[in-house]
Amino acid sequence: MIRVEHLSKSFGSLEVLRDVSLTVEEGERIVIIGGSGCGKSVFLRSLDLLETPDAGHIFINGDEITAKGANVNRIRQKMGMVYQGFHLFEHMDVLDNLTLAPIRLRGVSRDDAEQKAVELLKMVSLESRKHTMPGVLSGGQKQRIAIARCLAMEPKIMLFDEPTSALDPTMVGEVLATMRMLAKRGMTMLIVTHEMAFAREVGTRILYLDERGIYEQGTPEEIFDHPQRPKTKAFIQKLKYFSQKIDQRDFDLMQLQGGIQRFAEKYGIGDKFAHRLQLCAEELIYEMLSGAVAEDAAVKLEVNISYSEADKSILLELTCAGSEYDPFSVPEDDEAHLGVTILRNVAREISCAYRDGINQIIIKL
Ligand SMILES: Nc1ncnc2c1ncn2[C@@H]1O[C@H](COP(=O)(O)OP(=O)(O)OP(=O)(O)O)[C@@H](O)[C@H]1O
Repeated sequence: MIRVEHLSKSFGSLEVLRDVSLTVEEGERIVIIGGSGCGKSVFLRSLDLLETPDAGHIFINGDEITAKGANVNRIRQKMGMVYQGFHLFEHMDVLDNLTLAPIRLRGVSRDDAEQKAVELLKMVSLESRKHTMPGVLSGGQKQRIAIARCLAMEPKIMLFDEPTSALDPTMVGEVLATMRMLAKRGMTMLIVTHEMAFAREVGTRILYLDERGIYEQGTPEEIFDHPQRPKTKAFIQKLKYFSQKIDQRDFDLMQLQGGIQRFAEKYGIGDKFAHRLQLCAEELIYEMLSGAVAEDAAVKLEVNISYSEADKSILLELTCAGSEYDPFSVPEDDEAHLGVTILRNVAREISCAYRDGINQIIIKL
């Protein structure tokens, strides 16, 4: 379906991709992951020449889109591209958004285009919105429309460039569900995403980009559970790791909770666990601030969370500079320490240590 040969791309002195080659077979679902700025979007956008490669050849379903004199528009029609920012035509209703390209570019009759559009809207459960203007739709609905609009052109390949990253977390699920449905239907897909749980579930092959190219690739199990190369290992390890320093009593609790929520979402830790984790972190921080840190002392606290794939356990570690304090030394059900009672109830294991002026509490959930 796709063959990329020796693709290179720089922006001025910034070399983003060097000599990248890739072959994608029909029905494969390639998920592209990697750190920020490693070139995931540039690679994806190069496939339909939204970025012009400096060197290399790209073949889409047998046609070379990079060939001199190639009919780029015709080759592009084999691919649907879904962007972070939807890119709907805001001045047209949903139905017109879906029918415009098939009528104009493929010469489909209006009746046929509308019939097909309605089928697709049914598929993304938005048939009732066909005469709605995009402006009044939610982000999740806009993205489902954007996907349906691509499908109206009957592409052979769908490219997704971080389709959920502009969405409110409550809307990510509906878009991922739509993509899952496409995957089930056998669509060839290339997906750039930071949603690792989704990548693992839907991808048939994961590409990890680093050092200006495909640094490592393999099945989801190979990449997420047994990465071979050092940078892949470090990237995967970091995904399973959350860390935040706290240096004042009135720290931003919302920010911490948001960070934990994101961590949980990215790694597919269920909501129940995520809420427990937030609760434990909050209770433990306040307990340590009141028990170990003197009123006028500097606050030096760190929250570390790691996720173990092996036994699906989560370790919450809190280090806190100050005097020795073991929050679990208080009697059970002490009303002044309700937070401790909560922690005891939800923890699988608890351990406390004090060394060199630092308390270390570890809670296994
Ligand atoms: N049009 C452009 N002009 C100059 N530099 C660009 C341009 N587009 C991308 N870059 C740079 O190329 C590099 C790769 O960008 P790209 O958008 O592919 O990253 P990414 O891996 O998708 O990152 P993220 O996960 O943060 O979206 C970045 O350093 C980016 O700043």
